[in-house]
Amino acid sequence: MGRKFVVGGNWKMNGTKKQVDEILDFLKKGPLNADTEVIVGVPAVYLDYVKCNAPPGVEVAAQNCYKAEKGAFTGEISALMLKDINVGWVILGHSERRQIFGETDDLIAEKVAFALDSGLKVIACIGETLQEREAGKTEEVVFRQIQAIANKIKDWTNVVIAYEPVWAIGTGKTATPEQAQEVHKALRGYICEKISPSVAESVRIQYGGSVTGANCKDLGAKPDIDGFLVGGASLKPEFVQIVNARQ
Ligand SMILES: O=C(CO)COP(=O)(O)O
Repeated sequence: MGRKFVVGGNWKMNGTKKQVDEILDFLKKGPLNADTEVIVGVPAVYLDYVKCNAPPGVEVAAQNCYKAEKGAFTGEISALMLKDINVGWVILGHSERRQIFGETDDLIAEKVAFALDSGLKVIACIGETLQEREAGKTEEVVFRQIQAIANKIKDWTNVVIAYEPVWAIGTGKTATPEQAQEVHKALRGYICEKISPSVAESVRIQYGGSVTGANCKDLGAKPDIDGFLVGGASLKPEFVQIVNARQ
């Protein structure tokens, strides 16, 4: 299996300059497994600072960007601006963007397509709510979310998918390795059938939702889990352990 393990830290709307420096300190201290790709998702105001001060090998992602180059979109940032400060990645479609800010499957797919066309790499997030899971709709929901993106893009080389069940985000309620593996495997099956077998083989699917130093090894041992997208624990030194989950 040739997929490189990829661990992202999504800081969300957290951090002061002091905290950012503390995070950079533990990233510098590491040691971080050189076989794992590490990406930190930073609030927009700190992107330039973190880009300039992150240790070698730690890549930087924005947590959102709009689907236009520039213009009258007050409060938004563009892919071009991210490129301008050498930020290479963007997280799109996070469940908090979907739920709190009303982003739809279609808007997210347009953003993914625009970011890729602009030369950014994308972590595209999908995942079901508790209500959807309890109604037996997990696969239906994540397939729909993936298909919306597939309708708008052709090349998946620069896309990482993050499966983040909404009920596991920030709740301390992690999906079991078996639950996560089941969805990751189903996603790969769907991609194989509806997109292509080679994309199914090569695309990396991260798990996100209450990943910690304590549970990362068991999750990371599953064959279809290619890394993590970490919220709360990415603000703490424990993040180093998560980066090193698969040795
Ligand atoms: O939303 C997440 C990462 O994008 C997960 O957040 P937590 O790790 O805090 O549950």
